[in-house]
Amino acid sequence: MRETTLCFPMRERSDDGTEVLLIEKRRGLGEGWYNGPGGKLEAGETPRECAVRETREEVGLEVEPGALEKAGELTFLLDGEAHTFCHVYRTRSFTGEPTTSDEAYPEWVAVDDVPYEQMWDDDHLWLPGVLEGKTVAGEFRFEGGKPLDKAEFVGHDLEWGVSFAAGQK
Ligand SMILES: Nc1ncnc2c1[nH]c(=O)n2[C@H]1C[C@H](O)[C@@H](COP(=O)(O)OP(=O)(O)OP(=O)(O)O)O1
Repeated sequence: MRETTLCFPMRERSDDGTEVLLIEKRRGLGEGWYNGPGGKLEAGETPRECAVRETREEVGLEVEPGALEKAGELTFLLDGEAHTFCHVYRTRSFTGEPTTSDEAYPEWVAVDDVPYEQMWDDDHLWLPGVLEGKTVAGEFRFEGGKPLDKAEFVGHDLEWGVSFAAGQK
């Protein structure tokens, strides 16, 4: 099973609204869809280190590992088998300005205007709560064979208010 991360940088707008930094993926799994910066863990890397690296590589923001707030653990199943385990983080503490990379076009989006119709089919089930500050553990079932982003989303289970202990991955 692949171990991956997603990171959602957030900021307050001057008019009191909140924005989240999304990427439009330019290649790989979920190409053409919006998501947070993220990707697969490299050898010897912790999930936090992966989230920091992927955020730097994909959008050019610098985040301290300790500034990442663990918000979710998501398991994606394909045809009954675990395919991807994803650690989800949010943060309001980062430096730099988002820049386009080979992998991603970054875009600040109002949390009320997240384009769920241009995202993975499961995202509208868990991302709104994560952007509200909740924690979640979820299992999402896909069927139809590889690749995962061409398979059909068929079911899910969610548990909110999960405790991710301080210092945990
Ligand atoms: N179903 C669903 N909803 C939301 N997000 C995701 C999924 N499935 C997923 O795989 N993901 C996330 C998890 C990861 O952050 C990305 C895909 O990562 P990865 O396959 O590593 O992306 P690539 O761009 O191909 O590879 P890297 O080189 O960036 O590691 O989507």
